[in-house]
Amino acid sequence: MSAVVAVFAPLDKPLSYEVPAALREQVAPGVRVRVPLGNRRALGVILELASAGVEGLRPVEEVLDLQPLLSSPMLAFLRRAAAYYHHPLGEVLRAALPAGLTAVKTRVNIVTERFYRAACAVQDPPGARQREILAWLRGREEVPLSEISRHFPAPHAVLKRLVELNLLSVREGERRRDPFLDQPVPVDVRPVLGVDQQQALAALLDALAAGRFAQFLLHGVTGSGKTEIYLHAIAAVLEQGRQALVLVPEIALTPQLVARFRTRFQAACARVAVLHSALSEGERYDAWRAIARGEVQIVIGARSAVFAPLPDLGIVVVDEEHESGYKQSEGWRYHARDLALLRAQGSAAVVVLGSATPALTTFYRTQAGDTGYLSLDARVLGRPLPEVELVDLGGRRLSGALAPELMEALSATLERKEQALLLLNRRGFAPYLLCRECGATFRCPNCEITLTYYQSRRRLRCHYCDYVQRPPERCSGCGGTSIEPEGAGTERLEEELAVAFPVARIARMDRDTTSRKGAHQSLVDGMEQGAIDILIGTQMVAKGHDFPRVTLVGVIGADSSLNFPDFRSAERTFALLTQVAGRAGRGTLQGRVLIQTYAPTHHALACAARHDYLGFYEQEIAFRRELGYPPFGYLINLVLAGNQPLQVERCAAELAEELSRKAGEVEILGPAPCPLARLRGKTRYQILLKAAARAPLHRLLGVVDSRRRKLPRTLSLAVDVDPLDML
Ligand SMILES: Nc1ncnc2c1ncn2[C@@H]1O[C@H](COP(=O)(O)OP(=O)(O)OP(=O)(O)O)[C@@H](O)[C@H]1O
Ligand SMILES: [Zn+2]
Repeated sequence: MSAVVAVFAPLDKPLSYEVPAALREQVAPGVRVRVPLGNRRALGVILELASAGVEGLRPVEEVLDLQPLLSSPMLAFLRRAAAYYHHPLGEVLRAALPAGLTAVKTRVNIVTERFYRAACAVQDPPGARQREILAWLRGREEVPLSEISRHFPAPHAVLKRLVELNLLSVREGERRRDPFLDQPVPVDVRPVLGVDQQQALAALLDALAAGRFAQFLLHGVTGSGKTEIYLHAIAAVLEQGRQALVLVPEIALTPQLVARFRTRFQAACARVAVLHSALSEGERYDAWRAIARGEVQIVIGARSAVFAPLPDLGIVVVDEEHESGYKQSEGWRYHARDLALLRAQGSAAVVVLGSATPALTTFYRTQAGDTGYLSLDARVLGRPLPEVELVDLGGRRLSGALAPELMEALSATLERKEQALLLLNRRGFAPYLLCRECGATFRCPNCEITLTYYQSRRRLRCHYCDYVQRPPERCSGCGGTSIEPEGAGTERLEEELAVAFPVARIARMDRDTTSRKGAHQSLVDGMEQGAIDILIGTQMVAKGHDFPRVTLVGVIGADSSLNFPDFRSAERTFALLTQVAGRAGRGTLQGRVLIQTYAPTHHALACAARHDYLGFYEQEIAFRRELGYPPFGYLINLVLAGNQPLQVERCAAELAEELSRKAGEVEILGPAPCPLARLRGKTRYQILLKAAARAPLHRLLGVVDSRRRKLPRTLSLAVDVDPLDML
């Protein structure tokens, strides 16, 4: 008997091993095995078994699972995913499984503790203290003993009794650090759905009742109540006894959404698992097993949650489907939205892609009829969209970062005791230091990029590799001493505003102020409780927040993202502006948006100001059609990187030449240095493959696969199928 094994290693194909007689009862597709690989040991997953023996195979050494870890639909899904992305299957499986299951070493010891959860029973226990503790637990998810003891001294006897009465369940588990668990659950408001919400929901319910794969775009303007539709559709899925998967671009930035799900489904006793990066290896493993056993009804998580092993997946929601956070940027460069579609096909599930600014490629599919189109074109309760004004900076010199119009609007907002959000998509004090005498800037020694200046800590820092240095006293080029910060980042803006509005309570939200645990949450709380008047931030402030008292949104430097060397820069700018504008006037108060720009006539700005997605789409799609960019063509980007610049350049040239000889209908652009030609000390070259159909591209990648084996060890070659950014 032999087994075909996908080994967790960068190999082009699965390997065959002999199954010794002693292990025959234990092997099955989907179980992990330990096998020899060269002169070491590796783990892998059995894909297939064959009864006929083959001469000369090395033996499987150990079988590690009693039952298959990956069901056959999951295995089929991952095989299709590996083929689509031209990524080694073993590496794909490694990415899909929790880390503790793919390393040869066994996992570390974990501190455990008891967890209590109120059972679904309605009767009350006899004792007053029993009732008190039970009532408290009923308003929460699973709570660890340490937490209960903080609120109720010496609760052990009472807890024990409640467990005996079957009013509580208890389990021994690893100590949780789930930041979402400690949060008090908000009150569940269940608004009556508006007419267009009902229509959209009805289409989803029909598709769910049919029990077949179907995909929908839920295109709803900001504040139109998309989340409410997800909640209703998921309730229907749970009633069918199936499970739901909810993908969000970044879980740490989504506390409000998670809280809404928890509250809504608590009454139904549905278990909601949140997969986030703060989970330890052990916690992730426990969550994974519970999901695989069907004990969890709803999984919420960022892109890697697309691999959560829900056994009977009924619906996948991809919220903010246009977000680039769904694309993995290193290693296996998958896109979670696209994988969600692939996965749903195999599980006869319904996919809902939600956005106020759908990706152009997604919207195009609705026009072609491949994707159902559900639209919510007004805000809930007939609330108006905010008024957007473009502040043309052309030919003007500002004394600070803010134009007088925006300053005035800010003070009016403060006077009315309302809140303002300001977007400046750049952190730090200034994007660079400039020598006034010779014009030199200070660059990272490892990357092709200027160092960001932080005034508060007197440091220069690289945002790509985290290189840090003190700001120089003199210019290394000319010896001059007038070195000054150029341009503004959020830190500088905060300082400027503190001077202009000394009594206002100003806070800043960016990667620097939210890296500490709980910091993002406390900014959200501050906004909700009215403890902050002006919130300044990078694109983080544009994402998903629902702060009803925000009536002014200001955008500073809206054009910077237009200048990126990327055909998607207009699409990104339009989405960012529309999303941030959508944070204004979500409550009962009318909102206003001011956008400072040097390019007021650019369609990304003009259309965002009119809330005109269709207008933007039509202009942009014409441009894509002309140049053969997605959705009219398909791209694969090859990135070669290495420490020796000449070697990288030569290998890139050789590869491009070999590809050109076999190109057929595929257009080959490059090789050229990447826009970030040096990153973390490595020189980078790219070759872009472009074609009107996918098949010839995939055929041509055969060349890359065989070439990859011959590359010198000092070089890496990344294959990026459907690249999103090509920096
Ligand atoms: N039919 C309704 N009637 C009243 N309020 C509603 C209704 N539907 C949703 N809401 C409320 O409106 C607010 C905005 O809804 P929601 O967050 O779902 O919008 P969204 O479309 O997801 O917004 P965005 O894309 O801007 O984040 C929420 O506070 C929600 O509770
Ligand atoms: Zn760097």
